[in-house]
Amino acid sequence: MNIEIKARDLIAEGWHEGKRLGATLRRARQMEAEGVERATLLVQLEEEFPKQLIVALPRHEPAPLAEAIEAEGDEETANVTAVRRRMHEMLRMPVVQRGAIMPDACPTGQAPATIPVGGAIAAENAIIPGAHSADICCSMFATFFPANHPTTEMMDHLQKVTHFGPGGRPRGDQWTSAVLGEPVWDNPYLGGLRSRAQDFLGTQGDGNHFSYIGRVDFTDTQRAALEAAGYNDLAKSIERRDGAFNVLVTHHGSRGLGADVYKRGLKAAKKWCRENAKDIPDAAAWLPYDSPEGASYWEALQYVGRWTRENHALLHDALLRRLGQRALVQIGNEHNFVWKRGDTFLHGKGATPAWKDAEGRPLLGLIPLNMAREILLVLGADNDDYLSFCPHGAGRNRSRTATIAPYKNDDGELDPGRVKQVLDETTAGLDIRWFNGGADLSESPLGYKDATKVKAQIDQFGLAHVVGEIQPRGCIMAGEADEQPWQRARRLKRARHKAERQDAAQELDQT
Ligand SMILES: Nc1nc2c(ncn2[C@@H]2O[C@H](COP(=O)(O)O)[C@@H](O)[C@H]2O)c(=O)[nH]1
Ligand SMILES: [Mn+2]
Repeated sequence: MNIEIKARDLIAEGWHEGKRLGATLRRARQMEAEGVERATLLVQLEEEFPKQLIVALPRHEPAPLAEAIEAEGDEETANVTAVRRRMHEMLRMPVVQRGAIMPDACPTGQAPATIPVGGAIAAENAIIPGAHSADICCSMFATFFPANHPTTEMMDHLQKVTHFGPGGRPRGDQWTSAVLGEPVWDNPYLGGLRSRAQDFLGTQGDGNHFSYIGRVDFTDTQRAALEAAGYNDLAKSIERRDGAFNVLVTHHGSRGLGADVYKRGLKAAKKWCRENAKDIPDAAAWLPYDSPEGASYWEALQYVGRWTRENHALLHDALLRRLGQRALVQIGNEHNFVWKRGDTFLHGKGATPAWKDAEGRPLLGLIPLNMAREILLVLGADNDDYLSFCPHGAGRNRSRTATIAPYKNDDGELDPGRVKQVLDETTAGLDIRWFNGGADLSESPLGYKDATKVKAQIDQFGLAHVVGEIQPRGCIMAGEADEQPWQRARRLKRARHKAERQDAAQELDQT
C-alpha cells in the first residue's frame, strides 16, 4: 500500500515549517512514488533539503552609528537618547551595515527598531520597508519662475489649484497624466492600484505637507558655487534674472498609492523574515533585493517615485498656467526612500541625499525649516562619515499634543484668542492659509526645533553647503477642519458636565 508521506511526518522528523517545507514534501512524495523505502527516503531527503535552516539572527552588538547631532538641554538630550535606542535596535539586523542620524533627528514610534525621523541606514542586498516608512517618497519640489507677481495673487491661485485633506480628489475633479498609463500594473505591489493612483493625483494630504511661496535673491558667490558644481543652467538663469526668482516649493509624499504599496511591502517582508530569520522586529523586516519579491518591490518603489514627482510637477504646472508663467528651473529630492549605490541600499526616513550624481555633481537638495523660515538650497558635501546624507528639516522636540498643550484652557479646549495671538507673533508679515479653514498650531513654527541651530549643525558636521535661501512669503497647509455642529455640541456638553461636577463637589465641601 502506498501511504503518502505528510508534512506532519516531516515535521516530526525535524524539518521546519515554512516555505521550504512544500518543496521538501514534493521531493519526498516523488521518491515515495518511485518506491523508495521510508528510511532511505529520509536519509536522501536530509542530503537534499537539510533540516538545519540557515536562519538570519539579530547581532548581539549594533553596527556603527554616526551621530551628526548636538543636543542642548534635557528635552533634546532625552530625544537623542530615544533616537539612539531605536537606531541601535535597527543596527542589530544582520543586513544593516551602518547608520547615521541627522541634526533634525527625533523619535517617531515606540515599537522596537522603528527608524526615527532623521535616521539613515546602509543595508546589504536588503530593502527594509519600515526604514523608508509608510509615506514613501515624501519629497520636496521647487520651481523657480520670474519674480514679478505679488504674493497675494500667487497665493490666491495656489489655493485654487492645490488640494489638502484626507482622500483623493472627488469624481469629476480628477487629474490625469501619462504616468497612469505606464505598464506597471502587473507588478504584485501595484496590481489593482491604478484607480488609487488616479484619485490621489493633484493632492497633497495633511500633517506637515505644504505649498510654500518664497523669493530667492542669489548672491554672486552662490551663483559661482552652483556653476563650479556643474549646475550651469541654473547659474545662467541666475545671471539672466539678476539672481531674483519667485519660487513655489511643495512637500508631500505618494499619498494613498504609496501607503498601499508600503502595506504590501511590509507584509511580504514580515513573511520573508518569518520563514528565513528569527527575532526580527516588524519595523526592521526586509526583503532581499535578489529575491523575486524584493526585485518586484524595488520596481514598485521606482514607480511610486515617478508618480510622486509627477504629482509635484502637475501642481506646479497648474499654478504656472494661472500665472501665465513658465518654469525657469525645477529641482526636487526625496527624503523618505531607498537608494541603490553600488551594492548598498541606502534608506532614509527624513534624510536628504547629499552624495554626487552619476556625472560627479554634488546633489542639490531642499531643506525646509518651518513656514516662517527660509528653505535652504544645498549642495551635498558627500560626507561618507554620515552616509552622505544631510537633514530634511528642523525636526521636532515635542509631540504635537505637547506643542499645543500650553494653549488650551481649563476645559482642555484650545483657546482661540491665544492661538491667534501666537500665530500672529510667529508668522508676522506672511500669508499663511489653512486649506480646511482652521489653524493647526502643531504645524506652526512652534512645532519645530530651533531652525538656526539645525542650520548651524549642517555646517558643523560638514553635511552640505548652503547655496541659496528661499525666503518665505506665504504657505498653505491642511490645517484643521472647522468645528462641525456635532463637535461643538459634544464640546459644550462635556464642559457643562464638568461644571456640574465641580458645583456638586463644592456643595459637598460646604456641608
Ligand atoms: N517651509 C516649511 N517647512 C515646514 C513646514 N512644516 C514643516 N516644515 C519642515 O519640514 C520638515 C519635513 O518634515 P517631514 O518629516 O514631514 O518630512 C519638518 O522637519 C519641518 O522642519 C512649513 O509649513 N513650511
Ligand atoms: Mn516629508
